[in-house]
Amino acid sequence: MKRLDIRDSGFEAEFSSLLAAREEQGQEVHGPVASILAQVRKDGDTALCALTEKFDRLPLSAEKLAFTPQEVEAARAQVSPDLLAALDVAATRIESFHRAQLPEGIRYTDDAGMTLGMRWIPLDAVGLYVPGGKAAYPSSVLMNAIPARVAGVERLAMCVPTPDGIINPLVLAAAHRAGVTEIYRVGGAQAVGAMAFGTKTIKPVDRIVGPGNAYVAEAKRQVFGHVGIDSIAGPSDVVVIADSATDPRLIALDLLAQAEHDELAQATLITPDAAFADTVIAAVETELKTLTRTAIASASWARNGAVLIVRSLEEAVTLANRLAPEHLELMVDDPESLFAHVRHAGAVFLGRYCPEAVGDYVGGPNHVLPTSRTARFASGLSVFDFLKRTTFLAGGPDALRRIGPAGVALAHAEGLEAHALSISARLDALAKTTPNA
Ligand SMILES: NC(=O)c1ccc[n+]([C@@H]2O[C@H](COP(=O)([O-])OP(=O)(O)OC[C@H]3O[C@@H](n4cnc5c(N)ncnc54)[C@H](O)[C@@H]3O)[C@@H](O)[C@H]2O)c1
Ligand SMILES: N[C@H](CO)Cc1c[nH]c[nH+]1
Ligand SMILES: [Zn+2]
Repeated sequence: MKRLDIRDSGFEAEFSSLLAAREEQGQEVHGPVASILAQVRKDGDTALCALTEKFDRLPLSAEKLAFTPQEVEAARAQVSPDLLAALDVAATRIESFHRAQLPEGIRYTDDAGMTLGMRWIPLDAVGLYVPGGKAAYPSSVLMNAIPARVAGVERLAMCVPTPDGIINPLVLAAAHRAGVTEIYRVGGAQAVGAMAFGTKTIKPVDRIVGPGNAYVAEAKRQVFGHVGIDSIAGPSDVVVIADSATDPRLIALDLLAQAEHDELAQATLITPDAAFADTVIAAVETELKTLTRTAIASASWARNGAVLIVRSLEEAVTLANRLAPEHLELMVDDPESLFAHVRHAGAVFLGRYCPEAVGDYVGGPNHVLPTSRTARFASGLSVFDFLKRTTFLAGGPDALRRIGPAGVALAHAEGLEAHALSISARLDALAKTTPNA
């Protein structure tokens, strides 16, 4: 863990190395991922089975790649009614937030007489990656699948790793709740490769979405162009801005809620109060002793944890914008006034009673968010990831007479004779048939 004070002379250099470390996550897996993708592309199901045995310790044949409806039903039957009810609370809230996102198309007739517009059309087939190496993520099933369903995507194919052949039944119950019926027990880069290139069993999709570890994030990066992807949602990160009026234990728990995801996860506190910073650091050490996932959380905190002491809350926001975190918590008296200055964050949590973990499960907005500082240019998963835009233009003779000549002039200027003729030949025909009409 790094404890840095902005008043110290070495701060800027240390902070720059923090920024660089965030972007470097996963770069070292570029080669192994390229090789896995090449194997899947060449050997299809055979490669999938071999790689699943290698990385998830699950011997598999092609016939067993997909979960059967009976397996899904049996898993659902194992889940307690209370847990199914909690899943339903989450699913209902996620659905209503994403339904509110559905955009209207555009259609209008302009003063030249042209009707112009834009239609939103759902993608045909989408691949949903649900992580499952170090933890099971039923919540990520809902976050992936519900927006896709709301957008109107017809085919949803879901891949989830089952380390040692074990699947958390709630993952399959969540898939059932979200209406996903095509589910494969494959994870990592090989799952991304299968959904991108297709195999005998897994038909290719048009876009792959969802979070995952460094291998998954890198695989999505490498198949981009062949298929679409949402954003890079790799190892999680959080920045918490807190003042000394906040309970230090709660801040420690918020930091650890991110650290327990992955050794590569990053948790950062920014505060104007040095004594408070030290109390939080002590609270993190205390809480680490009691967590079930101590090994992962300790490694993340030791390797990537950071506590930054600043002169003011405004300065805290400036640093947070430079970090462009996946999650930003504003644990202060007046979060709205700070929020006004936030420019780069995947999702922002305002107020002491709105921790990031609420957003992970039951808030409503998506928890699949841009990591590794990509919040500078990317956004969290939404219905827009499952829709595309088609523009349209409709016009008759009058409109062509009004705007055609400018098009002809520009086509000549570009030296594109057929373009010019395509318009001018129509103008000539109009002049002959309906002179001055
Ligand atoms: N940003 C988000 O929205 C979000 C949401 C949930 C989880 N997450 C992140 O997702 C990640 C989940 O990671 P996970 O590991 O638990 O599950 P995962 O499903 O992402 O990865 C497991 C797979 O990684 C592959 N793998 C592991 N070691 C490998 C190796 N040495 N070589 C090649 N492939 C290997 C295996 O194929 C395995 O099936 C965490 O980093 C967590 O922070 C992010
Ligand atoms: N914090 C993760 C990335 O947004 C999402 C998650 C799922 N379950 C728990 N947390
Ligand atoms: Zn989380």
